[in-house]
Amino acid sequence: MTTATHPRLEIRDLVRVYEGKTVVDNVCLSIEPGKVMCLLGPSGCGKSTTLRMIAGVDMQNSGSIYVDGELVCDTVFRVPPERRSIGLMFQDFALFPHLTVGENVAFGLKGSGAEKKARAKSLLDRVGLAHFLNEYPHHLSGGEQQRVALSRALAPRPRIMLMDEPFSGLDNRLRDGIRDETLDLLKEEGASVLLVTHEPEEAMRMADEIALMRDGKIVQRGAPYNIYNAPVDRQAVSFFSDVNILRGKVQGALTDTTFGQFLAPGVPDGAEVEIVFRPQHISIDFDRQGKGPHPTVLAGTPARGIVERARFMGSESLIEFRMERDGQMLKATVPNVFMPQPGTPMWLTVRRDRCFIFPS
Ligand SMILES: Nc1ncnc2c1ncn2[C@@H]1O[C@H](COP(=O)(O)OP(=O)(O)OP(=O)(O)O)[C@@H](O)[C@H]1O
Repeated sequence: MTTATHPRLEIRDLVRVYEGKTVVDNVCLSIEPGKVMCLLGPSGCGKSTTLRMIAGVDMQNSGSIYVDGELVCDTVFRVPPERRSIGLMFQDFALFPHLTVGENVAFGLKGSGAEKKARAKSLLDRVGLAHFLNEYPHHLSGGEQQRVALSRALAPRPRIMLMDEPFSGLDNRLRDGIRDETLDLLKEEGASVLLVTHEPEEAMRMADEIALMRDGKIVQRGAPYNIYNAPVDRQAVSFFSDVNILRGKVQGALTDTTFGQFLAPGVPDGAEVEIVFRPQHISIDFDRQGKGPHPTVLAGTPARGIVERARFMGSESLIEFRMERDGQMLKATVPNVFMPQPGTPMWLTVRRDRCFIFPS
């Protein structure tokens, strides 16, 4: 029975094995109506395979898929792809070259010719392409083709949209604008969206919720803010940005580092830990005759490093330091232009509230 309490899409314990290799490993996900979930992970981790099983063009070895609480597919029962109320959009847009833009958008629609034309026209109006109604796809730019593909996928009012790297074929300069427009249209149409991407910024920009995938498994799920600020392990931190890692041994729930002692509660004596932090969470101070800033609770103990290299990156500068105590290299970023000479001694402090401690 369908009730409002069911997620729009739910997949339970989905497994896919190819040639003896488990490429999707007990994946569970659920998406609420009108929400955008981004399935984020490196190339080859099993994202597209998951999408294909939900679309019904590939078959799982075990596990089940539900739409609005109704079983769509398990290992014995299977609703065909065209009856799942799922819209699909891929990286290459896959427009039909021999159909006009209007015919492409109307392609999957039911009803009279006039009704189909009206729906196609209203969507093309919405994306600012109504004047291309009778043109053929090859006359359109990449960005325009993307909007036609989106209109075509949304035309039958699918309950769920599956999008596989839908922006990766686009020019960098266009991409941000098109992402925002796409998100606006998806929200207006009210479809629940599962968007596959390997780009963290894209997931952060588009998602209500991110599901982080690695080696066939979902390793973490949460709002973009939580995934970024409460990562589950070191790989989850480094997937989103450059990181610095300090390594230490725990003694009495404390570990000693270049930046003083860090608490490692619950970690047994002798265990190795990694303290992971992003380059933007290092603060830099000038050396005043061998002295640096005073230690504070938030920033901990300062440590001296020697500038090895400084590079201007556009909106920020990246400075690499060799730490005096142990020779370890650390990266720091600061806004705007800051280009200290190699060999300059400087004092670094780390935002302790932005450090993550994981077992090695
Ligand atoms: N039809 C197939 N036969 C055999 N192996 C496959 C098949 N399809 C995918 N694989 C393998 O399954 C693994 C997951 O592939 P998948 O395309 O799902 O990953 P992905 O995360 O979407 O990566 P990408 O972003 O590169 O497409 C890969 O190792 C791939 O080689």
